[in-house]
Amino acid sequence: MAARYASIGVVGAGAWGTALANASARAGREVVLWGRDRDLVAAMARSRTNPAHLPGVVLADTVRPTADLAALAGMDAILLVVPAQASRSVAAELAPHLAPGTPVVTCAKGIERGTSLFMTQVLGEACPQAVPAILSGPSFAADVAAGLPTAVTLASRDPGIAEALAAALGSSSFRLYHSADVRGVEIGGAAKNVLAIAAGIVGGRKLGASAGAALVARGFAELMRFGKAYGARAETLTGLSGLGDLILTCSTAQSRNYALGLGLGQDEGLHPPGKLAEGALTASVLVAMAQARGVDMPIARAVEDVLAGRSDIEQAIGSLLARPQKAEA
Ligand SMILES: NC(=O)C1=CN([C@@H]2O[C@H](COP(=O)(O)OP(=O)(O)OC[C@H]3O[C@@H](n4cnc5c(N)ncnc54)[C@H](OP(=O)(O)O)[C@@H]3O)[C@@H](O)[C@H]2O)C=CC1
Ligand SMILES: O=C(CO)COP(=O)(O)O
Repeated sequence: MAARYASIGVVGAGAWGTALANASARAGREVVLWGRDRDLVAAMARSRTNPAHLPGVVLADTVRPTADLAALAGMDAILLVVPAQASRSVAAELAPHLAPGTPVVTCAKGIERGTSLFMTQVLGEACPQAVPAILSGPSFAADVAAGLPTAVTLASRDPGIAEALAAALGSSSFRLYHSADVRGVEIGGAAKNVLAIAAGIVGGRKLGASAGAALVARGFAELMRFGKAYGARAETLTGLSGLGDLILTCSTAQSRNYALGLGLGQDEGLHPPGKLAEGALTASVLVAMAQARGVDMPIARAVEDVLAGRSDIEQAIGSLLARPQKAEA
């Protein structure tokens, strides 16, 4: 019997899309990898690498790069791997090429600005005939592409689809847990990026490992409060896509969000320029959504105040430390 989801279309030939294309190929899938930049796609087909976004990684033999979205027609499932704020427009362009009921797995970590919608909600609007799902967890593209052991969560409201997709994409080095808690998975990925900027600031300011650990623990308390207010399950928030990814992204400058905070902490401004740091785009909408449900998120708010130029780093740190004493919750 043919494997379920034998063919996978990957939409977005950035670092994560390229890594996931290779991971899917390693899992035995036939893969079509779409990128919007025709020149880059031609270079990828020629060199079998992605020099723009994942240099040094060789594309698996069964990955076929294309700049034509129509090449994704008939794919058994799609991974949507463009930045969160581009997901609506790309999903809408993709929609006419999809058969009804095709699973589309968003792999972006963010919340849409302007609408305050989570990624699967955006998919539901832009691509209504698809079955939305989400993949998220502690996983740097370079690690996954290198075949280093990685574990993530794949969630769909249809548990059978989540389980079958997890089975189709998994390999000995890329382990997928399945879940029906879509909201929990998307909240963890979006919120941890904002908190990672704060962790980078702590690192850049050389506030010490103790402050770094306190930041992760109190940041996680914020993530939990937000998650509960928006319908996430606690076990998802304490799992790979919540706590797991928070720990990863708050630990190393390999994270672009942490690196952005590091630059801010060292008074270098928004550095490095041109790199996608989703947390910088999510911060304002996350804070507004927290406020709308009465959720206290002082660290996320401090990050947003710094990014918006409402306070400098010293003021932000000072205001966090000057908060009234309270019970740990
Ligand atoms: N990198 C990682 O380790 C991980 C990333 N993620 C998430 O994956 C998502 C993508 O990140 P990543 O791949 O790293 O980002 P990159 O910056 O490496 O790549 C982004 C890709 O999206 C494309 N793109 C950007 N805007 C548009 C648009 N409007 N229409 C079509 N394509 C567009 C870019 O095309 P072009 O080259 O033409 O600019 C590029 O191919 C983010 O939400 C990120 O948080 C999740 C887990 C791990
Ligand atoms: O989400 C990631 C790892 O899980 C990647 O983090 P950055 O986007 O901060 O690089």
